[in-house]
Amino acid sequence: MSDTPQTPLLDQVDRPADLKRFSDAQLIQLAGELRAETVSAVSVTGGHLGAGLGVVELTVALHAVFDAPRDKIIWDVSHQCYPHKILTGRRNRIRTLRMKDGLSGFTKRSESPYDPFGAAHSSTSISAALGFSVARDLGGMTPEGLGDAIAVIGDGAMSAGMAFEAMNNAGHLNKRLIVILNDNEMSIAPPVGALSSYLSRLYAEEPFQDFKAAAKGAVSLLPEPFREGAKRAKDMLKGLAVGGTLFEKLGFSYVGPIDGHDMNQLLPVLRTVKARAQGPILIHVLTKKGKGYAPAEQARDKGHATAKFDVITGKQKTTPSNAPSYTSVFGKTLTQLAGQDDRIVAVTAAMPDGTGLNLFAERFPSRCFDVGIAEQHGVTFSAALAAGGLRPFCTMYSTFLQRGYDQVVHDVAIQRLPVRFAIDRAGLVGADGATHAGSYDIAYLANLPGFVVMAAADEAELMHMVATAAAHDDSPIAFRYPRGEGVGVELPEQGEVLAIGKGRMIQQGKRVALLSFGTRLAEIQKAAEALAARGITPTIADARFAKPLDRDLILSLASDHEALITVEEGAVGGFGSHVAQLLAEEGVFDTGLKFRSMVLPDTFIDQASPADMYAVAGMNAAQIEARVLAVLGVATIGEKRA
Ligand SMILES: Cc1ncc(C[n+]2csc(CCOP(=O)(O)OP(=O)(O)O)c2C)c(N)n1
Ligand SMILES: CC(=O)[C@@H](O)[C@H](O)COP(=O)(O)O
Ligand SMILES: [Mg+2]
Repeated sequence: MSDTPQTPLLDQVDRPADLKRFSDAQLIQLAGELRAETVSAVSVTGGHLGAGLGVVELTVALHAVFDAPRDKIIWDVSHQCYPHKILTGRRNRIRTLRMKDGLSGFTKRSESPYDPFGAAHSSTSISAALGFSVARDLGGMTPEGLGDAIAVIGDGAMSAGMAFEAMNNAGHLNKRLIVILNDNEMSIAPPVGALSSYLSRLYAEEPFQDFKAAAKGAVSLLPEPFREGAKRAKDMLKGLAVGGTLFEKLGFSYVGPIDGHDMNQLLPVLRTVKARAQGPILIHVLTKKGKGYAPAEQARDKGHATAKFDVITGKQKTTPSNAPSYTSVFGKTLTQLAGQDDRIVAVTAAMPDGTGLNLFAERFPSRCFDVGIAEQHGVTFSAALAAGGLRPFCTMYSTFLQRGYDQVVHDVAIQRLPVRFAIDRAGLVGADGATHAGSYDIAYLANLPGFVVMAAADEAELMHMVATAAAHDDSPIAFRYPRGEGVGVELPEQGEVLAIGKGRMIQQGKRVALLSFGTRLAEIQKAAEALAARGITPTIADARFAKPLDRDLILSLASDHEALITVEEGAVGGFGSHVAQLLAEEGVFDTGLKFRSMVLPDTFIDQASPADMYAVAGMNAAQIEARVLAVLGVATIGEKRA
């Protein structure tokens, strides 16, 4: 052996084509280096670690065998894409992941030609890959060419209806399409559901790959190392009736399961599939989430998401919080109420920890339902729970509830069923960026007849809203609250039931009224302090409800002030629009009221800290102050009139 230190192979990779020069042994070495680089990068940025570590070998193998960007590698959810980013020309920016002006934590078309399809919500990859396959076969083209389409989808993501809709269609169209099922027996939490049990059974019966391929007479599809075993299996299978996997029933050829950390299995299988696949084929790959980094492997969530951390110890660098998170306040309040009312049940779509329902589930396991990544089903299921006399809390992130919108309209609202929607991650969420922003729920719920829509201004208000929702049996009701910690207000023993459609006055002032809906209230109060220094004392009110509106409050604010400004953490079409509609209907604009509505801008805001994202949106304290000054015509140097 030479003593000269060798240049790491990773330093020789600018783009995936560079991998073609490496031997299989070198690819194995490269995978080791890629894993270390991924850990190092995430240690300084924080982010999704475990999923990426689990697909290091798969990422290397895919890029070594296929020809991206001509071939389209589509990562489902794409929280596992960091190793892919490192190999596709973005290593020099990998330590900017999820930061302002940095790399997105997900695949993004505008970021790289190696990201043919953006994602972040789950279970879209097979549909996308099928679309590329059909486009290819119908003569479509992309600037990079158009070859194979490969979807890499996790066992969690595979549980969603959309994945099955896509497989159903793919089996029918029978186009050449490659789906890699990355089965690590984990979602964010341990996966639940019949599909998960089915997948476990699939590989409990080793050597399954031999039996299935043999049963289908597909021995020749298998790479050399498997053929002998397959032949033996075929002999053994003589006379046995083999039903085929679910995937085969849907029209896919099935290969697997194979060890997704063994390049000596991955490379030959992928090469064979590339050379020979004709219709849709599913390769079942077994991996370990967090693979190769002990702190991730040992973590309860297998390192799904992490703060910055020390690489040696794995210890995360979190800042101590001054207040409880909204999520935990919700979880505790609901658990407390459920102790007093056994009709309360809770539904989560694969996010028990993220929504705080883990607390509820510990105490009331039989009343908490993790439906898997299945928001549509979760909503309709909740509707029927309500119809059956229970008090369901359908608990979802604002952004993921979007997927269940037709169910919200058709199954809940039209039937006026009292589903309680607990909507977490309302507003701008930070590092996950535009895909995860909870921007639209106010608009998409408040326009539904009969819906009650609330937003908590602080964590005590959230407690009141949970109690209000629990007590409300007349119609659907929703309350929203943001990601992260509360403002640190004192918490009551119990939430109190609020009067539906009634806001509250925070501060009586003059000339201008600021009407808040949600947690911008704290920024409004900061703005008011700055305004006080200029001799302006605004009136401040917390609307609490976007629907029904507090008409009396709003009309009196309008008649008693020169200007009225609404502020909300949501896109246009929400609270401010409803207030404007009321003012218009009541002829208030004819009286000369200056009305302004501060909403999220008509643009998708990239990842940054929530404060930076709200600065881009123009909704931080200084910007609220500037808006007040402008509407009152108080000249300040360098500021535009509102
Ligand atoms: C529609 C939707 N619902 C929920 C989520 C939140 N989410 C992100 S990753 C994930 C688990 C995915 O599990 P799996 O596909 O098995 O990937 P793994 O992390 O195990 O690699 C969930 C629930 C999401 N991104 N999209
Ligand atoms: C990839 C994904 O969708 C989730 O992991 C999400 O990033 C979780 O967000 P929170 O950190 O806000 O729970
Ligand atoms: Mg998984």
